[in-house]
Amino acid sequence: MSFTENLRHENDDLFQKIFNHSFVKGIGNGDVPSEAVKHYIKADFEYLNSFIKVYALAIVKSSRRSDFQFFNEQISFILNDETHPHHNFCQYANVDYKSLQHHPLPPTADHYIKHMLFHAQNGTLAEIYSALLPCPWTYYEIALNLIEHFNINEEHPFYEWISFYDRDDLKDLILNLRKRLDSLASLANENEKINIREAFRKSCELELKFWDMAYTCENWSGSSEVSL
Ligand SMILES: Cc1ncc(C[n+]2csc(CCO)c2C)c(N)n1
Repeated sequence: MSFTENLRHENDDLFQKIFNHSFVKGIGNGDVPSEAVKHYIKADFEYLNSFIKVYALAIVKSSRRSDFQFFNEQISFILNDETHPHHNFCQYANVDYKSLQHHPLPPTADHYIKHMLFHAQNGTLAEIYSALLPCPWTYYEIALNLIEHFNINEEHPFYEWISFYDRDDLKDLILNLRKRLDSLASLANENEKINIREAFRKSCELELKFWDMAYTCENWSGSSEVSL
């Protein structure tokens, strides 16, 4: 078993919890409370902004042109393509996208992005790859799972969201990330490997909690719009 196959295997409990989460099943049923969808977009817009910064920090830690190119492509992907699933959610919730932008991150999204920035700033390149891999990996498998268990056709309210994540270039992205992480992990010592595995598991856990945060409209207890 490769290093990343093993990561997927040892975190299968969290992947299954994600597939069974009420928000994710609601996407399959075409029925998610609009407030939860809006809460998700508000947090995800800012999450993606921070994700771009993680890629930028990964460039600083890289020394190969192929790594520069890869992270550069991913920044463009987030800026230009990751807006499509948000538009699908906005259409469903009947809300203007602009009104959901530039809101402070709720606690879980704040935790998730600080976890990624921690590894981006303090960790090795392998740790960064590992912290960011669950993001595309869980979404790709969510899409596969929904297609397998629900009747998804062009009339489905989340057809665009699901089709966006069930795409070959996302599968290629995951394979690329895995190949690079497998190769970096083969050079890592045992202590580094522990950090890499921990970064991956925490990101899986925070992916699960991100769905929960949206579904329960989680917020800071003092105010819903704390200025941070
Ligand atoms: C919380 C959260 N996790 C994953 C994604 C999906 N996603 C975000 S960036 C990206 C491409 C990575 O280069 C993918 C697949 C999301 N939108 N929000």
